[in-house]
Amino acid sequence: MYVQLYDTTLRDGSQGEGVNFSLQDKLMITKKLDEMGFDYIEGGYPLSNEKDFEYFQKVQELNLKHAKVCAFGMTRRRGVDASEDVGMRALVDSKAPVCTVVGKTWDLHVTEVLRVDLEENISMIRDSVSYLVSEGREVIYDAEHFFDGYTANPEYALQTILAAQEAGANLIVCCDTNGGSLPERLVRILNEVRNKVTTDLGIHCHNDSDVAVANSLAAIDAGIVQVQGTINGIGERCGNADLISVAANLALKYDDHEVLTQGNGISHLTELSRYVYELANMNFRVNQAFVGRSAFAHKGGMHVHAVNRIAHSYEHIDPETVGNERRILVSELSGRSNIVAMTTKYKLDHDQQLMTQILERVQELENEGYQFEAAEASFDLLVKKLAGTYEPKFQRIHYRVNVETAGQTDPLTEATIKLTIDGDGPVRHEVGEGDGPVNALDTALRKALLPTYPNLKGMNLVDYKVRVINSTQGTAASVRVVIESKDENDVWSTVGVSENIIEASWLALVDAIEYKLFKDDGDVKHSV
Ligand SMILES: CC(=O)SCCNC(=O)CCNC(=O)[C@H](O)C(C)(C)COP(=O)(O)OP(=O)(O)OC[C@H]1O[C@@H](n2cnc3c(N)ncnc32)[C@H](O)[C@@H]1OP(=O)(O)O
Ligand SMILES: CC(=O)C(=O)O
Repeated sequence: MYVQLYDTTLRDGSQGEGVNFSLQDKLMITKKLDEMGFDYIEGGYPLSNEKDFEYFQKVQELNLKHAKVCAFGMTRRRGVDASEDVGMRALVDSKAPVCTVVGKTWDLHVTEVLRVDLEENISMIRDSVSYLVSEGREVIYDAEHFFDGYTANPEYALQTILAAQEAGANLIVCCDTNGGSLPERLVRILNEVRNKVTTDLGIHCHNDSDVAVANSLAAIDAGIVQVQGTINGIGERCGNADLISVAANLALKYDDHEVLTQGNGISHLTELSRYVYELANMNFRVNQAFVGRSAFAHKGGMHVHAVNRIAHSYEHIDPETVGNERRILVSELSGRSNIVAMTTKYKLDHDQQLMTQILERVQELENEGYQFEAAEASFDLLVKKLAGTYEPKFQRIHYRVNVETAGQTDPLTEATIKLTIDGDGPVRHEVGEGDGPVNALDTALRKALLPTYPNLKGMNLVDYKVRVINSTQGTAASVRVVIESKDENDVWSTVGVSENIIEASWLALVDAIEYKLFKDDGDVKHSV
């Protein structure tokens, strides 16, 4: 059976705290979802604001291949003719081929929130749906608070959706608006309802009980034809059902269900997830099922040992089927298998003694506060050092960092560096200024190294993180600095640990620069 996916990232997703898509973001996401084969895209609420109204004008120029664009709104206001209601007019004026109308199911909401009588609410539903049908639109009726309403007053809840059915709704969507339902209740109610309505049913779950995806899958087993949700599960409060997980589960775990067959869907889910995070200006959730960076990251030594032999021994699917990748991490929890996996590219695995030596050194350093799983470039340099193939690219004689405050101006930071490139060679002595100590050190170091290593011009620091790793010791505690660097081809991370934040930064900085130079010489192989 084909299951329709209805994406409401641009409407319900926008109701998530901190989410605000620009008009351009909305159009770009629409295009992406269409390419992936999503069936319905709820673009926004045209009555709500100018941006959403304009979206529906602009989206007509996109020439979508498959997806139908839906405009969202509520039933007509109390006591107003549907044809004169501003919300109804906004839906019609949006020119969207599909209108999705939300109406009240729960008698509590009708009498205490809307403050209309039960009959008027039924009329509001019937009038709104039939008006939009008469305007030639496909109408999806979202029955808000369906499961809570049905539990409180099943007869009335049923009357509301029968009104939508009689008025010509194409689909009735049962919404778990407060996200409080568990699968057992949801399926029981859907089974009861399915015997009493002839219109196709859909499901719209919120994640307040952390089971929105499980509820959506259970609803499919109970015969619904459409799942509504958002990319990455963003949305009001705890969010909506994550369509990434819904789609991946349906495509990969069921023999008799299909999704996203009209596009390049499943194998691009990881890319889609990250695209939406980027446009929403949100951090990726590393442990997100299927598409997170850690979704197939193996850390425990016993796991890595098994994965090296049979990948699926610790993986529920092949990561590539959703566009993700397997990663092996090194840490104090590693066994020799992790080290073997991480050094395969250097073909050192025949040297069991070296493997053990690397493992012991990683464990020692992690005990001091290093963390190699986020600094694979420093790990590669460590391997080189222990394998005896490391020749330093320069030797530090000393550095000095000065921070000066004068009057009301911002502090001035200056770093001086003294080094030699090859031991006996001439001493280079350079000064650099910067916004802070690390920036000043980086500037001075580059000045000293650039005449010999001009390729450092193409390298930049892109991120700098500091963490206190033994906070019980106050200012004497160690700090861990992780630096992310990039050039035109790669991004890599390095780590330094010291009781002195400048020295920790220096160690991470030196690793970053040496890694770049070894990489360009082909002496380390980039795989981060
Ligand atoms: C479950 C959901 O996610 S539904 C979607 C929720 N999304 C949003 O609210 C985001 C967009 N909303 C908005 O931009 C605004 O709330 C608007 C434009 C829709 C309405 O704004 P306002 O007219 O200022 O009303 P306000 O938001 O304060 O209150 C909602 C009004 O709609 C009424 N209303 C709520 N649901 C319905 C409904 N299903 N049918 C008819 N009227 C409804 C309420 O009774 C209230 O009207 P009242 O003050 O006359 O009692
Ligand atoms: C329609 C909707 O967003 C809800 O009921 O949650």
